[in-house]
Amino acid sequence: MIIPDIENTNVTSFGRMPTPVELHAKLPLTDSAFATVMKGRAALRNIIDREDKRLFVVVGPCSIHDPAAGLDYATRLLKLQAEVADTMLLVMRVYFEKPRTTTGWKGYINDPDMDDSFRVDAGMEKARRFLLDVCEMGLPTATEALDPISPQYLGDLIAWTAIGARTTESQTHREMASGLSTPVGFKNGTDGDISIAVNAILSSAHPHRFLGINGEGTVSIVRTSGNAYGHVVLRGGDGRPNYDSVSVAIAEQALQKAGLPANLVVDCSHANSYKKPELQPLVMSDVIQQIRHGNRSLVGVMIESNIVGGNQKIPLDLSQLKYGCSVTDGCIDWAATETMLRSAHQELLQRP
Ligand SMILES: O=C[C@H](O)[C@H](O)COP(=O)(O)O
Ligand SMILES: C=C(OP(=O)(O)O)C(=O)O
Repeated sequence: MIIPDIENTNVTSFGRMPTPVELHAKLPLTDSAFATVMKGRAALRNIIDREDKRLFVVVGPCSIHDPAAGLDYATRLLKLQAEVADTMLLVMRVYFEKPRTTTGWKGYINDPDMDDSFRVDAGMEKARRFLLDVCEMGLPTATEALDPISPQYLGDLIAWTAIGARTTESQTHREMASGLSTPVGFKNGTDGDISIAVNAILSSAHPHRFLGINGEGTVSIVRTSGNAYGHVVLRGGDGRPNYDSVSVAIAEQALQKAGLPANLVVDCSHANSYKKPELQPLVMSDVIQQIRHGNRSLVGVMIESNIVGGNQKIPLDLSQLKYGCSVTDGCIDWAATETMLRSAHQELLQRP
């Protein structure tokens, strides 16, 4: 018996999505991309384990919306990596999924054409193509895992994962993180609360059982073994930064109290720079000074950077889009990025 209007009453349709296996067959992992991902993940684990003294730097656009500009950015970053390789591991921010405070463009996977056509299938394919291109160049990638199904499509091309400020407290995201193949940075909450990130590390280090899909797209009971490489990302909150040495010491104490190793990443953007992208170099410089004065808990930083600084609204006529400029949060431009990373490199050469 079919009872009308009792379920899915607010769902307008279901569209078929290719399975992860189908997309992998179309865009298979290549040998060079495999090598980049494995090397990137190993270097990140070594940094977190203090077997590699370098700082990891997750740097790149707030979001990817134009793959040509994204690859242009990756080419520049790769060149800079060669210059600073003694002191820093550069990992490109390749963010396709944007968590919104209320509404807005939710990223390249959700709406690749930026015209509310929401061609999620095309978006996923374009995202995988872009990640493959970046990895084949030899640059490891970092992303925010927002949709719990996406890692089945893209996870083999990612070296570092963030769980965002809006989802660190979510059980679904902690379960997902427990099965991810990369180190995972949990942001503090938008209100500045770091305890949710500490709890997320504890939760995701444990095995979980939850609903998900497998590569064939079959709804599955996913069983995970737990992720041993969770760490905190300090992003400031409630309008206040938390990258200063006192906030860092408070975060170290919270981790110690929870029996966790003191591994911290500072996001130079968001509330740490009052959402003023041009202040990011000041945050970075403070972090570098803390390290030079002997801090051992700061293992990484995050920077929102693009070819052109600032940001732009998505225009109705997409031909009016400014090349290499963010359509989400504001970024520092490429020249400022180079200056910032070169100066950090010089300072870090003199760390104790
Ligand atoms: O970094 C990205 C944004 O800060 C985040 O997605 C929230 O954006 P919104 O507040 O503009 O929605
Ligand atoms: C959304 C982001 O950050 P947060 O979760 O810290 O707001 C981001 O880095 O794109």
